[in-house]
This record gives sequence, C-alpha cells and structure tokens, in this order.
Amino acid sequence: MLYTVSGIAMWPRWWNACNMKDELSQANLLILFSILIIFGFLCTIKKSRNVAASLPPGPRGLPFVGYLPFLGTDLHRAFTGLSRVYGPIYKLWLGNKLCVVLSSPSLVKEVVKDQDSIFANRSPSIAAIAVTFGGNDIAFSSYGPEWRKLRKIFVHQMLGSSSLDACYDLRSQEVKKSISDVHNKIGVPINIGQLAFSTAINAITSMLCGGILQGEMETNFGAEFQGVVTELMVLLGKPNVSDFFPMLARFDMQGIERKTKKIALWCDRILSSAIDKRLNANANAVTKKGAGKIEQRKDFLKFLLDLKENDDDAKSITLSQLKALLMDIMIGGTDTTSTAVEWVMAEMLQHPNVMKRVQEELTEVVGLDNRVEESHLPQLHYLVAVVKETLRLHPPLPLLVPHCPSQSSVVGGYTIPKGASIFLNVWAIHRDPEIWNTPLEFQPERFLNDSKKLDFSGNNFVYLTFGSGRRVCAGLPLAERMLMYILASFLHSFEWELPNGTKLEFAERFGIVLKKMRPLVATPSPRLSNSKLYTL
Ligand code: HEM
Repeated sequence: MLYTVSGIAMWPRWWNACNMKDELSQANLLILFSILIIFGFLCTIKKSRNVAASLPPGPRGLPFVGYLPFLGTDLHRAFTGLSRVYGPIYKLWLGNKLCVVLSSPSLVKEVVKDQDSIFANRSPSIAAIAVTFGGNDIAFSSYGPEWRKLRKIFVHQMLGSSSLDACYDLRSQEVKKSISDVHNKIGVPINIGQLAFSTAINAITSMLCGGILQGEMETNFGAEFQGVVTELMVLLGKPNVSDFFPMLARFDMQGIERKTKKIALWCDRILSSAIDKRLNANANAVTKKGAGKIEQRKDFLKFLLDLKENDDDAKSITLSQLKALLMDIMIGGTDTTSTAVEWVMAEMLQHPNVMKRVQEELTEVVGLDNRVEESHLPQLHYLVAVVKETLRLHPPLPLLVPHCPSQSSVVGGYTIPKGASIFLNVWAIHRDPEIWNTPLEFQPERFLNDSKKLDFSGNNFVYLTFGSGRRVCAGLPLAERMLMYILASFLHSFEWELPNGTKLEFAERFGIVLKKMRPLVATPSPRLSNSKLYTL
C-alpha cells in the first residue's frame, strides 16, 4: 500500500527529498540504459547492413530460384560472361545456396594461399556424396584430420616418387600394349580419347591390383568404364535442384541422385570383387608360403588392405575410405588424363607444324630405332610446352572442385559467408587478355624459356590447371608422368592425320571435367624403323 497516491502524500519531507534523489538517479539510469539499448540496436542494424552491403555484387535472379534458370549448361562460359559485367568477384544465388565466383589471380591467391586453411573445405553435392561412399574420399571430404590422413597416405606413400618408380614396368607394359593394338589397326581411324582412356585405366588398375581385375576386364571393361565415368563427370558438374533446395532433395527432380547411385553401385561391385579376390589371393599365398613356396604380391590394394587392418587409429582406414580412395584414383585419374590427351592431339592436328616439331624432338631424344621410356620425358621440353599451352586453353577442370570456407571471411574487401560455394574460374583466368598476349591463339612458345616459370604446381596464380594450395590435385605426380608418357609414345610411334572428309572442331561438353563435345578420331601410320618396336 505504500505506493498508493494517498500513501505517498503522507510521507515525511525528508523521505520525499531522499525519494526525489533516488528517482533522479533511477531516471538517469533509465536514460543511460535506453541510450545503451538504442546504441546497441543501431550498431546491430549497422553491422547487419554492413554484412549485406559487403557481400560481393552480382546478378539478382528470381525470387526463390535465384539465378538458377539463367545459367544454362556451360557453367564456365556463363560464369565468365557474368564476370565481364560484375567484375572478378561476384555472387549469385542458386536457390538458397550462395555461390561466389572468382576470376582474377590476386583474388585466387587470397583464397588458396593467404586464407588456404579456411577455404580448403568442401561442401560436397548430393551426387559427390553418393559416389564417394558418403564423402569418404580425398576430393570431397571436409578439411580435417581424416582428409589429412588420406591425403598423406595417397601423396606420400602411394604416389611418392620411389613408389611410382617401382611400378613403372606396369605402366610401361600397358602403354606398349596400346601401341601394339594401334599398330594392328594401321590405316583405321582411331578414337583418341578412348585409346588414351583404356591406356590410363589399364595402367592404373595394373598398379592398383595387378591382374586381379582381369575377370571384370575381359568384356570390354575399358569402354564400359569410360562410358560410366563420362556420365558421372557430367552428373557431378550439373547444377542439381536438390543441392539448392534441401527440402526438395527427396524428390530428386532431375534424377541426378538416382543415376549417380546406380553408377556408385556398379563401381562398388567391381571394387568389392577386386578386394575379395585380393584377400583370397593373400590367403592362398600365406598358405603356400607356409608350405615354403611363394611371396605375396605387394600392390596398392594390398597396401591399403594392410592399412585397414592396422590397429593404430592414426594410420588405419575404414573399408569405405579404402573404396573411396580407389574411386579417386580410378575416376579422378582416368577421365582427366584421357581428356587432356584428346585436347593435346586435337591442337596438334590443328597445327601440323607443332606436331612436326614435337616429333622431331622425339626423334632426337628417343631415336626412331627406340621406344619412349619415362626416363626420356625430362628432355622433351617442346612437348611439355605444347601440353602446358593446351591445358591453358582447355583446363580439364575449368572451375576446379568448388571450395567452401569453414568460417566467414573477407576476400577482395567483400564478406564471404561460411558455407558459400567458391568457384575459381581457371578457364577465364587462362584466357584473360590482361594476363596473356593473344590469349585465344595456340602458341606453345610462350611456355618455352618463360621467365615466370609456369609449372603445374599452382604456385603462380595465372596458371592453375591442377589447382593450388592444400587442395591441389593429389594425383599430380602420376598425372604428369602418365600424360607425358602416353602422348610421347603415341606421337613417337605413329604419324596421325584426320580421316578423309572429316573436319576438326573444338566444341566443348561441360561437366566437372570439360571434354570435347565430339570425340577426336585420327588415322595412324607407323613411324618407327623396325616393326619389332611395335610388339610386346
Ligand atoms: C591431366 C590430369 C589431371 C588434372 C588436369 C587434374 C586436375 C585436378 C584439379 C584441378 C583438382 C582440384 C583442385 C582444387 O580443388 O583446387 C584435382 C583434385 C584431385 N585430383 Fe586431379 N587431375 C588430374 C589427374 C589426376 C590423377 C591421375 C589422380 C589420381 C591418381 C588425381 C586425383 C585427384 C584427387 C584425389 C584430387 C582431390 C584433392 C583434394 O581435394 O585434396 N588427379 N585434380
């Protein structure tokens, strides 16, 4: 009751005075609090405005779907067109997914060098998860201890130079088999991409598991596997509505998840069969060894199976990781390599004087009475320049594999929120007239005696065929050897020309790997002095 008006009126004076003081300080406090709250509120508004304002510029798109309906199928070209309007860093919304596209060397450097540990993360698509046993591989797993462990095993133990030297004979045998096959078809037009793919897959499976996949490979395995991988690369590169609207994912409206899972099942069947056969072969070898007879074969698969059995968590891998690693090698290593071979051969058929110079170099270094060996490769400087120039114009992964920041960050003065998909448009950088003289012309000479020392390591951000930083291509040492060895062998062993009446064209088919739209076909004729050089 103290607070009734009449009650207050009855209070003695001194109490009133004290009360007035209190009221004053209460009012002050109230004002202070109000100011703080308003200030805080204004700061929050300003901050949120700042974040919104500091996102990169970009096209508006439509409500809900964003820019999705306008992208078309050739993402690399669409992204390059947009960078002419919005500059070298811009954003676009695909459904509710924020994508940021970068197309200048200095911005790429900020991502793959200055802030590499933040941007080395991935945000795998539904298709990528489906085909990598739940994102258990190297290419699509999150940046963290498991990725680090897998990458270390892959790069240092499996693809280290001593390990690659040790299995050179297996690669060499497969290249020689291909050369011999082509020699049996002299005068017949050959699908170059198919030839390169079957050479690469045979070399890789031979290194992985020796003859263990022979059963699977009898019925034209190479061609079937190539068809499967080509389809997969398109599925992996295609914008998928389910990725942009997770609530629609269960409808799988474009059928991408269903098709990818079918491919994953097909691959799983082959890998499981190889694993079973290897385990049986090991068991037999142990039994025979017990009887004092035989040594076990040590290939990549055996090495990985041993890791699976390792008790030390820091070294051991799960069955899913083992299979996903095999997929990385078989899929990541074949289509990229054969696509690169096809583009190089196409450019050389388009520029016969370049092909002639490459062959003269081969004659000088290898000799017409000899076959190419990997040991010749370091001396083939002009061929290296031709390969680099081709991969400048036709980088097999034109947008790399999208990166994803694990925390919000600032690039080029703009905020890049955590979880955005980052596309590094290497295709645009490789054709930028600010960086390259006459960028659309095929001039291998620009890579001869180049002062910038442009190599495949990604240390110079104007040339990024294999990516750069922590996520640079994990298969680079093998890729470089196989690509050069296959090309040098094809070009040293045969003259190549377009079949009569055919025309060369350079149309592209976009997927995560950028391929030639129509397969390159060329007719071989022998070049070497002795037909014995074509036999096994
Ligand atoms: C001409 C041949 C090849 C090209 C042009 C190529 C290019 C690339 C590119 C651009 C990336 C992504 C880099 C990034 O996201 O920043 C990559 C990643 C990768 N590549 Fe290759 N590659 C080739 C051959 C190979 C081979 C032969 C293998 C395996 C034996 C391989 C295995 C991988 C793996 C595992 C990754 C994922 C790396 C990671 O995310 O940590 N690649 N490659």
